[in-house]
Amino acid sequence: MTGLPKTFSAERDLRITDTSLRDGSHHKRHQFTADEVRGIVTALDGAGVPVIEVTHGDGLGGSSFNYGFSRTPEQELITLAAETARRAKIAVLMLPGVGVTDDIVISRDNGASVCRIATHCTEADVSVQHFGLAREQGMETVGFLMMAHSQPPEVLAKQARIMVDAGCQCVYVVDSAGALVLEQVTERVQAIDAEIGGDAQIGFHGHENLGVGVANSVAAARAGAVQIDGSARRFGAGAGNTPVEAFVGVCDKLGYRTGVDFFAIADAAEDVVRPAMPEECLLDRSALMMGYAGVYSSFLKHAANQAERYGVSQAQLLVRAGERKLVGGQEDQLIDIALELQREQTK
Ligand SMILES: C[C@H](O)CC(=O)C(=O)O
Ligand SMILES: [Mn+2]
Repeated sequence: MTGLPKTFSAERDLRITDTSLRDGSHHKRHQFTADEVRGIVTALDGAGVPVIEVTHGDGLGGSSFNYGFSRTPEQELITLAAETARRAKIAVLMLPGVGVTDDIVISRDNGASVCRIATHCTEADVSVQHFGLAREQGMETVGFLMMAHSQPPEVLAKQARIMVDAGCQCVYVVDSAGALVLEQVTERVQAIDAEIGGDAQIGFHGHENLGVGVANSVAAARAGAVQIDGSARRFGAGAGNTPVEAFVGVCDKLGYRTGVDFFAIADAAEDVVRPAMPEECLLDRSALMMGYAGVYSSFLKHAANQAERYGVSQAQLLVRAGERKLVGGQEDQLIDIALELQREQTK
């Protein structure tokens, strides 16, 4: 760590990205309408949120039998978001292999200017060509090291170096399972900082499965992260993401400048985002199991489907998914676990 605190820019200490229109897509089973996207972008942009992510929950190209079909094609929503936002940048997420490189170019043509490439946190090498292409397209780049709880800080740091060498301008510690707790975030951000230093920024993406999304985000900021994700009203997978409105309030009190107006974002969360949610994101038993056992938050709805279909406990299913150390893309193994639980029940 250097002695001076890091800041995102001269104007703001931290830059917030709202992910309700991408991570919230999991909770909404990818059923966003054009009107909802227009309304949410207008409200978030009006509150001063500088970056708004819009994509299928599983990233570009995610609309599929495996992950769930989008109600509205994501490129239509990206175009609409870019046309609607007056100040905010529109970000897209892509997981190499779920989306393809053409999806990046199309998103850029439709008005997205931030390209976030996500890989499991040991697989950064699959992102190399995507960072190169996004930079060639003139996009700002962010790298997502997903399921960051599952690897020690030094492993994450090496993976961050791969992304940065490929053209990534900010590497995120992504707590996909909401399993990290305070110092575990600090250690990971510090290790990445020690590896990449001034070569790129560091970010943090939290989930609320253990109820510490805001605290973890503060820990990340104190350790040197300057980009922080959250979702208005926690609208995200699992128990949802770090609530942006609470995080902005906490930042105001701690003296971190985010450029987001607390009262306007509180109104946006309550009056615009909440009505678009099918229900609140709950910190219930299943979400708790995900945080405790380290399960990818977007498995929640898939686990609910399989638990209902095979008549087994969703919470037990999720605990076993944690024991098997499943990663994103292995959603179909939830069926295998459900069958295993069903066999055990009928013995
Ligand atoms: C595709 C995932 O939903 C990305 C993400 O938000 C996470 O890992 O958390
Ligand atoms: Mn997430």
